[in-house]
Amino acid sequence: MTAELFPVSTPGLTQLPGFARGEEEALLAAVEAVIAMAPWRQVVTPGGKPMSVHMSNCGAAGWVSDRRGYRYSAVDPLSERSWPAMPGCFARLAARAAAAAGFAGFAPDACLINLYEPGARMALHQDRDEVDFSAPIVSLSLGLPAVFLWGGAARADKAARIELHSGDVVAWGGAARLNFHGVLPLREGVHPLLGRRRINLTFRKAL
Ligand SMILES: O=C(O)CCC(=O)C(=O)O
Ligand SMILES: [Fe+2]
Repeated sequence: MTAELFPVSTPGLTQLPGFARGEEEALLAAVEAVIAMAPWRQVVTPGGKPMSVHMSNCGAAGWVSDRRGYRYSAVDPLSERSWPAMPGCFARLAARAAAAAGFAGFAPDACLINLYEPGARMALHQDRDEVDFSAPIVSLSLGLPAVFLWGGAARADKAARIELHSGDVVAWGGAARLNFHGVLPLREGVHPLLGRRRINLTFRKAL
């Protein structure tokens, strides 16, 4: 299968299929270096339910969730130290992808790293814990394919199903910045580089 290296649009969402293909090994090595400092953890929702996705962060701010709510924190609650710095290859990729999607000058200060194993999912939600919604969200997929749900401004709006493969990037912003989105339960499979895993990097301007 060949990559389609041009943007595809679903209303409000820019898809950049294969945008990071060829960089997956370097990106994965950078993920592993972050995880060595800020290990995967399973957070609980404010309601007390553990999320099926395991998470970590890098950058000036990291997204955290616990009984007190969802928020960004400059420190990793596990280590009580700053999150690992954002690797240069992450920041460069995010800025290049944002520019390709029409959002020039994107400088993310937060990268949420999500780990999905078969069965893990992310329910429909909005990314709304950031201070400023003028910056886009840039989201990179590595490893096993997943079905991304791209909804609308209201939770009940019908969501499009978009299959995301390793190296694909999607970005949204502007009028679609607060659109609902999610990920269906990951199907069983084995990826040549990541094995039974999907890793998603979500780049944001949080502060
Ligand atoms: O894993 C994905 O593709 C989406 C992740 C996401 O929406 C989030 O972390 O807020
Ligand atoms: Fe999200």
